[in-house]
Amino acid sequence: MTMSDYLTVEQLGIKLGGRLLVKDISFALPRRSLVALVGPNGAGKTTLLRALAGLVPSQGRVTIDGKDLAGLAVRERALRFAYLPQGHAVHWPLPVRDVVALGRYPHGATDPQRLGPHDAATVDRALHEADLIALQSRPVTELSGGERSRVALARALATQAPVLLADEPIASLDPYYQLSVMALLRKQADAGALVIVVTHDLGLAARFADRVLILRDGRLTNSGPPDLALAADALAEAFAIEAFRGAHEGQPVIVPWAAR
Ligand SMILES: Nc1ncnc2c1ncn2[C@@H]1O[C@H](COP(=O)(O)OP(=O)(O)OP(=O)(O)O)[C@@H](O)[C@H]1O
Repeated sequence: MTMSDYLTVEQLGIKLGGRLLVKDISFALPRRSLVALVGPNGAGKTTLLRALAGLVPSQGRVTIDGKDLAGLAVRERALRFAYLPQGHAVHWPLPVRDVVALGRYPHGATDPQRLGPHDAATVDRALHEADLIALQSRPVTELSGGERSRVALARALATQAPVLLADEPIASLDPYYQLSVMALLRKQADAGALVIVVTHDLGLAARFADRVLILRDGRLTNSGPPDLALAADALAEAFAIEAFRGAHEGQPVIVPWAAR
């Protein structure tokens, strides 16, 4: 751990339904960074993110900005962690803008219809960043899956939390929006956030992340810059795949090629 680390996790364990799903995980991450959390299906990525958001109980210690997470009130947590769940669904026909305004809830803006000027401006910015201005009055239930994913992202952005936990935010997006959303997450990181993004897209992880964490069977097996963490032997061990590796514009290119 260094002075610049903002989120620290020490010997984290998560037991649910009598099973130890996440085991003895430790890491320390600074702000101003984009971290890709990857690993096979069922490895525990969502469970780990949910524990960081305080949504499932865990053993071990998590600190944020030097404060023990366990000692933080729910609202304090909600101000520090924006959580974008996997397959986020809203079942009520609320206008897109109102759903995004829910991101201001931890700041005390409990009525999306009566936002103060700062909250309204923040919601506008999040709508703009997620390319939703044209859709802002539409009922969210009438949007496509990809459009709804962007609404969920905008809601998380509207919280303006220092840590953004995003669970597969690009899974249902077309290539244009996959790249746009990863670039937007990169921009959040460059502006000072710690962004942890769960993804199965190793190519985009390599292209955009500062650091990659590989989770396998509930354990952290690799952690480091993308070209090292996603080295050929790591991909073989964690995913049982071979990948094409190259470089473009000075960045690593990884294309999963064959199941072994
Ligand atoms: N509430 C729960 N009770 C018991 N087991 C659970 C619970 N939630 C998840 N699991 C199990 O924990 C394991 C890890 O699940 P998790 O959703 O964290 O994996 P993941 O790495 O996000 O997978 P995927 O890539 O498929 O989304 C799975 O075997 C899952 O069945």
